[in-house]
Amino acid sequence: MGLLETIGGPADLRRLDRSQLDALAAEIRTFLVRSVARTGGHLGPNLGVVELTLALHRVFDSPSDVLLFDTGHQSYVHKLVTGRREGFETLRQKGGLSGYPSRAESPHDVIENSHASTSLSYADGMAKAFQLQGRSDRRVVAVIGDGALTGGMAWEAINNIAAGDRPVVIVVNDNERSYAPTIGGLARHLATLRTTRGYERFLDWGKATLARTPVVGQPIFETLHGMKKGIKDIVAPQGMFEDLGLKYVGPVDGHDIDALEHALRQAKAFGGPVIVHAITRKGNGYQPAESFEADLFHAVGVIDPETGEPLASSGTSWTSVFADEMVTIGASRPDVVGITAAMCIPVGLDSFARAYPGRVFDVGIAEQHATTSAAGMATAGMHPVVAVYATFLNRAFDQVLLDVALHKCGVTFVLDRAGVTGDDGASHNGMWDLSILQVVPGLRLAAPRDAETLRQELREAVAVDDAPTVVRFPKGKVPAAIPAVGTVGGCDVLRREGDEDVLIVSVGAMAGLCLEVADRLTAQGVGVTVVDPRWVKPVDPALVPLAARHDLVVTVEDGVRRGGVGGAVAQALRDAGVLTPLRDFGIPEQFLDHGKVAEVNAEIGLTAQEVSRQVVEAVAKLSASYGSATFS
Ligand SMILES: Cc1ncc(C[n+]2csc(CCOP(=O)(O)OP(=O)(O)O)c2C)c(N)n1
Ligand SMILES: CC(=O)[C@@H](O)[C@H](O)COP(=O)(O)O
Ligand SMILES: [Mg+2]
Repeated sequence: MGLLETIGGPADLRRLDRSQLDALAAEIRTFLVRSVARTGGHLGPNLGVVELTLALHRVFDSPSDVLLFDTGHQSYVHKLVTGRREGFETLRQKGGLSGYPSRAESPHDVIENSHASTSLSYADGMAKAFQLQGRSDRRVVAVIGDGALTGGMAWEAINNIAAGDRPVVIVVNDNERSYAPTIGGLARHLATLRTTRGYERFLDWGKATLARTPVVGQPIFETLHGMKKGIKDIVAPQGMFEDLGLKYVGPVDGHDIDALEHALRQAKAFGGPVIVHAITRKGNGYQPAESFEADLFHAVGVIDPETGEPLASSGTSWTSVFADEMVTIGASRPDVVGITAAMCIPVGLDSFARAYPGRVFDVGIAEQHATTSAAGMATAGMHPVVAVYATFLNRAFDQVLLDVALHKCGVTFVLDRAGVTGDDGASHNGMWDLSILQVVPGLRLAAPRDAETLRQELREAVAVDDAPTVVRFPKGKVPAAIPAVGTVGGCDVLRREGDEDVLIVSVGAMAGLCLEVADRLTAQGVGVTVVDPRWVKPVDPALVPLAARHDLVVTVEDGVRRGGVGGAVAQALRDAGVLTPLRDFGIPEQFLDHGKVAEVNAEIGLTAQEVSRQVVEAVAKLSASYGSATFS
């Protein structure tokens, strides 16, 4: 039996000696590679926090002391040592362990939200609560990556934490990157701290060691000391964090458990707000990750554990179609630039960046800044394309509304991972954009159904220079082409069969499902028209008379029903006095647990079978209530 099998909880860690801890760390790395290779997940980030997590659980007493993991993608080791080694093979599987902390799984887990930069605000809030409750014995420890530290919320929190005297321990997990190397002044400052503070520690060592050999040692030490003084004067006399009022501990080798425990105990004993600066390496200990320069295996699918090679099927992704079309557009539109929030490759802007150096801006994990800086660029004559995952635009709603749309800025937002994304759980589903963006005056929203409509609608979007435009598409492989058989207004007609009984309004990637529903309906003698509006906001006026000619309107969207496209079409019909009944299908107003996309869609009834069943039921009710004149 290995050591990992003997760890039922953090207390078991505290009885291990250094050699056992090193052995345990090695076992955990082997376990993670084997398990995540089968399930997929955030292998690189978790390989980087093995020693850090062990040290945290030895120094602090979770769950009385609260351990918060920012973004939460690096919490696998935490799960392994808090009683979840057994069952870890169910990671990110439906009904199995979440890939992020989960309160339902363990009292050791707090932040379930996978959106970055939230942990320090939680920490500030919890520390204030503990102080009010007289629980000065409870420490709050937030582990935040250097990438997440580029998010604005983190600095709002630091400003508050530094203003108080509460025992908040901020552990900066500094591996110098998000997916790619972390950008900006903060990254530069962390690098300076790594250098000078590390240098200082070296000199302290030198003072102790060399001073014991005065004849040779002293002159060497004097030389080094002179160098240090020089360096110290060049860079900040003390770190930014200390200037803000936080005690700074570090930098500490994030893979040396003794050093980590020493630093964490210092921080714990301090009793006030303190930063521990841990230097780690993403992918540490697994050569395929360490050598995969693009993102050090930040997030992998199913891979060969020996080689790290992906075992998942190939095929053209929505992202790659976007990436290629951007390069085409960029050639004739020198005003078009790309903006990414630390996800240049995942969102498909890397090809554009290579083709047009200097025209892609990585702003860090800072979607709000991405949006308003895009408004600035548009105001100054550029056409920015802000490429983010759909769910991450949620946090920039105010910026879209009042920095972009209010000023009629020509900014294009490309939302990848729209709809159910599955593996990453509730906070990653791109299910809210179709609803929250409905209320943005002047904003135009397109939902392509295949590669060709993505290319067309992207070109149409970047041609708009007086309003925000949005193009949104799902995760994964783009479907085979879905040709139109005609057009009505701006809508593509995808199917027209039999009488005008049911009009199906298909939103974006729901086209395949809608055509399958049409097949099922026509097989039962129900006449069906399927249209794809392409641009779903504003509602295409041609839909109104078309709806008036049908006996039932059905809308299908991969977004939350409340306030979605279905609601907007229903409102347009009401406003026009068209009384055709409408049934809207979409994602329920719920947080959806992780699972494969098909499993989640089946669970929420977003399948051809379920939609058909409900439509046939509605048709039967209408026929019964209006007599057979309907649906003749
Ligand atoms: C608001 C938001 N934007 C983007 C992401 C996508 N994302 C997940 S992890 C990650 C990089 C995080 O870097 P860091 O905080 O340094 O953690 P590391 O992976 O290096 O441990 C990003 C950009 C996110 N989770 N949340
Ligand atoms: C944690 C995070 O936000 C990202 O790493 C996300 O998990 C990546 O999602 P994809 O795998 O869909 O690119
Ligand atoms: Mg990082």
